[in-house]
Amino acid sequence: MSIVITDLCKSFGSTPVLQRFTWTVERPMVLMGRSGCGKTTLLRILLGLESADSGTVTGVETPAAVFQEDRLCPQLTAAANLTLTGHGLTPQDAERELRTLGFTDAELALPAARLSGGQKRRAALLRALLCRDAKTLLLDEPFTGMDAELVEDAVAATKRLAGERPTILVTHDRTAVDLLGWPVREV
Ligand SMILES: Nc1ncnc2c1ncn2[C@@H]1O[C@H](COP(=O)(O)OP(=O)(O)OP(=O)(O)O)[C@@H](O)[C@H]1O
Repeated sequence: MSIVITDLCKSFGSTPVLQRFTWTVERPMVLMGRSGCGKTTLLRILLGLESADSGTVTGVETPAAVFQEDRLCPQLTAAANLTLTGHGLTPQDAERELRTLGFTDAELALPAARLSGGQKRRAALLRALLCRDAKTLLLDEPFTGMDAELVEDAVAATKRLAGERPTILVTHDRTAVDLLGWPVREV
């Protein structure tokens, strides 16, 4: 199964953002491009959150996403956020994965509302990656707010858990791109 994007066009008012954008994503890939070139807009169209003006998209079945915003349930712990969407994921497994991305006992006990920006981002990334039922992954700037060491751990978790699923990962982080080793598409 692949994500197949054909001749996608999107304008906001008179400003074209995507112009006949065509891309087939058969496995994990990185999407890069200057700020404002339409990367988030593309992912939002793939998720059905925005409509395209023309063109077609197929193959985005049961996606899991890291949105531009973290979208965690603020009153739940990070692990509870993960088990909410990860079918069959035990709280113990969720906590073990969070620990691999640096979560301490104290942080595991906090509601998401009280986590730092980088901690929320790590939880949002693991939530998407641990949706085993998801057939495709759409990850918008998943490493935001992480220092170099954490990016290394987050990249390792991303490679391990994404597997061979068709994945679009948007990032500006060249170090992360080098560590991922995934093919890069420039918009
Ligand atoms: N709902 C909207 N209404 C009007 N303009 C919008 C809307 N959403 C996005 N845009 C514009 O479309 C362009 C592309 O935005 P988008 O967020 O897709 O860029 P991006 O490549 O993800 O940027 P960045 O790398 O900075 O996150 C920008 O100029 C933005 O201002």
